[in-house]
Order: sequence, then C-alpha cells, then structure tokens
Amino acid sequence: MIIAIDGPAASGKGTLARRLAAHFGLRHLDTGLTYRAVAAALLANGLPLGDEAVAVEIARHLDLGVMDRSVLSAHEIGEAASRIAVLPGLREELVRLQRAFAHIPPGAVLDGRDIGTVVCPDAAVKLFVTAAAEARARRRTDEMLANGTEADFASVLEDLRRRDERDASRSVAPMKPAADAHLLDTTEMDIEAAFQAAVDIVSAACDT
Ligand SMILES: Nc1ncnc2c1ncn2[C@@H]1O[C@H](COP(=O)(O)OP(=O)(O)O)[C@@H](O)[C@H]1O
Ligand SMILES: Nc1ccn([C@@H]2O[C@H](COP(=O)(O)OP(=O)(O)O)[C@@H](O)[C@H]2O)c(=O)n1
Repeated sequence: MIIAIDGPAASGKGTLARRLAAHFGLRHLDTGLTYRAVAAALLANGLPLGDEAVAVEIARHLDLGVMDRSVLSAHEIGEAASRIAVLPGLREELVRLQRAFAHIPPGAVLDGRDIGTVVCPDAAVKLFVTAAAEARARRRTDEMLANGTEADFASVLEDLRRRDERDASRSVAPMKPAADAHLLDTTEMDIEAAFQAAVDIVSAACDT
C-alpha cells in the first residue's frame, strides 16, 4: 500500500507520515530531504543552484539511507531546496528514486509536494495537509528554538510564505492537492488529533 501526503512547509506532513508508517507497518520517505540533500551538496561546494547538470549528477549518487533531517533542516538549505526544485531534469531523477522506494513491498508513506499528483498518482490514499500560515510559522519557529537555532516568528512566516508561493507557482510539478486527495486542515488540531484524523481517513479509504 502507498500513502501519499502533500502539503505546504511545516504543515505537519512529515510528523503524520512517520506516525502513519509506524501504525500501518509501512516504510517512510521524506521526499523533501532528497531536494535538501542535493541543495546541501551544491551549497557545500560553492556550486551555482541553477546548474541542472551538476544537480542531476549529485542526485544520481544520492543514498536515501544516509539523509539526516537534523543535518539538512537548516533554514538556508530549505530555501535552496525550493530554488533547485524548479529544475525539471533534477525532479525527473529524484522522482525515479522516490518511485522505486515506494514500490518496494509492503509499500510506503511518502511526504512532499507532488506525491499524489506526480510521484505516486496510483497511491491507495492521498492526503493534502494544510494549516494557516501563522500556525505553521509558529510550529517551525518553536521547532527551531527547541533545536537551539535562532528564530524570529515574523521572518519565519515571511520565508514560509515565499517558499510556498514558489512551490505552488512553478511550472513543473507545482504543489497542489491531487483531485482525489483528502484535505486535512490541522490549524486547530494538536499532533495527536491530526494523527487520529489521518488514521480515520486512511482506514475509511482502505475499507471501501
Ligand atoms: N498538529 C500539530 N500541532 C502542533 N505542532 C505540530 C503539528 N504537527 C506537527 N507539528 C510540529 O510542527 C513542526 C513541523 O512539523 P513537520 O511534520 O516537520 O512538518 P512538515 O513535514 O510539513 O514540514 C514540528 O516541530 C512538529 O512537531
Ligand atoms: N516532493 C517534493 C518535496 C520537496 N520539494 C521541495 O523541497 C523543499 C523542501 O521541502 P521540505 O518538505 O523538506 O520542506 P518543509 O516542509 O519540511 O519545510 C520544498 O520547499 C520544495 O521546494 C519538492 O519540490 N517536492
């Protein structure tokens, strides 16, 4: 079984994807990390973010098993990831890796921006997780402060809005709900409530 979870930055899709994977005995892939890993390699080597051939070459050697969110969570890496995510050739290469991961039995939960629309349009269940921009910025700010990173709510909010706008308006695989996605707005839900709502959606979809 494949569960596709998409949504804007800091909506809680990764938290839900991890918990759903544990609950249903599936593997989990945070596809945002694949874009972040390529962006981090470009930044670390002082390479231009617009060089598609280099980005594709880095993607070809990507090892999904060694991507570490604690290393890749840096704010500037997220920003750079969203800039390189407009490159069609890079997306093609990463989508190939993501699909291969998804189709290994017994299946997987993938979270990102284009899972339900492009990577796994055949997923058994699709969720599009949203929350008000202010709620998402609050969550991301609290997360950064808890990790010992400096964070200012107003600039986190501005950055999230800019990144969402870029992700939603790019011509290749823009962030958008699949036509058959279930929308889950978690603005007024804590993590537990959002998880229960997601389990209910998945269970209902699998019963039909
Ligand atoms: N429903 C929720 N209520 C409050 N905080 C949440 C909720 N869902 C996730 N979080 C917290 O918000 C932050 C971002 O969540 P995350 O799952 O990483 O989002 P995404 O994968 O969409 O970027 C994390 O610190 C997480 O613990
Ligand atoms: N399936 C995906 C996943 C991420 N991305 C890009 O990668 C960036 C970082 O994704 P992420 O999921 O790690 O970001 P957060 O929501 O965790 O902040 C996004 O802003 C997108 O530009 C994408 O284009 N497609």
